[in-house]
Amino acid sequence: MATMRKVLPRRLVGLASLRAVSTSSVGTFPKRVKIVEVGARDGLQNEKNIVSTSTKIKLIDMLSEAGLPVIEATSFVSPKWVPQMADNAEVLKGIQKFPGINYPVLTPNIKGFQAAVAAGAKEVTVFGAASELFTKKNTNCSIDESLHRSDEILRAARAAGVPVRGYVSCVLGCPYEGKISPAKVAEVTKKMYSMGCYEISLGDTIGVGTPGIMKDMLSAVMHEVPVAALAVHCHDTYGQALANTLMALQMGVSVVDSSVAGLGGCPYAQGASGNLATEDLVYMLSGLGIHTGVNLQKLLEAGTFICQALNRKTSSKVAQATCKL
Ligand SMILES: CC(C)(COP(=O)([O-])OP(=O)([O-])OC[C@H]1O[C@@H](n2cnc3c(N)ncnc32)[C@H](O)[C@@H]1OP(=O)([O-])[O-])[C@@H](O)C(=O)NCCC(=O)NCCSC(=O)C[C@@](C)(O)CC(=O)[O-]
Repeated sequence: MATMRKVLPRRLVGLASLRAVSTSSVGTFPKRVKIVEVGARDGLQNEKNIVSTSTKIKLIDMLSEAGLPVIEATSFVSPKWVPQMADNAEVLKGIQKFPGINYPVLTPNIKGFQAAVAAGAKEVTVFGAASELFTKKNTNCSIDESLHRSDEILRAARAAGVPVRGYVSCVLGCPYEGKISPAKVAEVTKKMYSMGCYEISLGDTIGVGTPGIMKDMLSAVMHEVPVAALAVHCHDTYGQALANTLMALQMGVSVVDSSVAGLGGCPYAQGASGNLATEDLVYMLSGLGIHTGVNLQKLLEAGTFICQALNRKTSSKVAQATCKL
């Protein structure tokens, strides 16, 4: 019943979450977690209506104010494929660059890499998948060809002194192929790591995974790639993102992607919905006593801003709970 619902005032959010649980009772976790905020890219690439450049810039500036250490700013992909990211250079040039914060951008090929660097990118991200059909739908090529494109970017990036992050999509399931074997995920991740990606984010692109599947997949990948070089990127389509992330943390992963207000989805992954909401991730980590450096209050304000701009409801449970005052 609505009247019985316990609502936490926003100013109490931090304290309440710190009281929530003692870490000693739930296992071993990293002391510190790096959050990679992907809302401005993963979130806004999927919006039906084109979001204005000034709104994107304001969102990223608010996320910087909230203390997110990494904010994926945009993507330098083909505007014919993803028109929502066509203003990539304007966004990257327009945002305030806070000292100590990285603003990586997605690059699918050498053309995108060159455009990104020309616009001032100091870090880029390459992306591939553990599914042939998804790779074809998303980037119009095979897995091998996609790795070849990434390798070309990595060589150019090395020469230019630009660090490269990687994504492997469909690690817990594919909208076109269904089940994906952990061995295939491990194979593609190992190749990206060997090519020089300093960190590889494992994406449950359509949010179908459950913690047991996450555990099996990570076990296979961790045989090939050090856990310190792995991140997880969970979509919340089936409400499993926080549970899957918790499993990854228990296995030693200390880098987690998430999206303010739970924005997100991939235009080339049918059924993909939003990412794990950053607000919910920060709340959980805070409750576990894990340091993130993120100011939850300011993060909530960024979430409110973008939801008002998009005229949509937040998918963050924490934002929903604290907004009901
Ligand atoms: C890879 C391509 C370009 C191949 O697309 P294509 O059509 O095969 O490429 P092409 O080389 O034939 O080029 C076609 C046109 O695009 C132009 N072009 C070519 N490259 C670029 C570029 N970089 N920037 C700007 N323009 C570009 C190129 O110049 C040409 O222009 P035209 O001659 O027709 O005027 C295309 O498939 C593409 O852009 N795909 C990106 C799709 C995408 O962004 N998907 C979402 C990101 S992945 C994701 O969300 C998952 C993730 C990362 O979040 C993790 C998870 O959840 O799992």
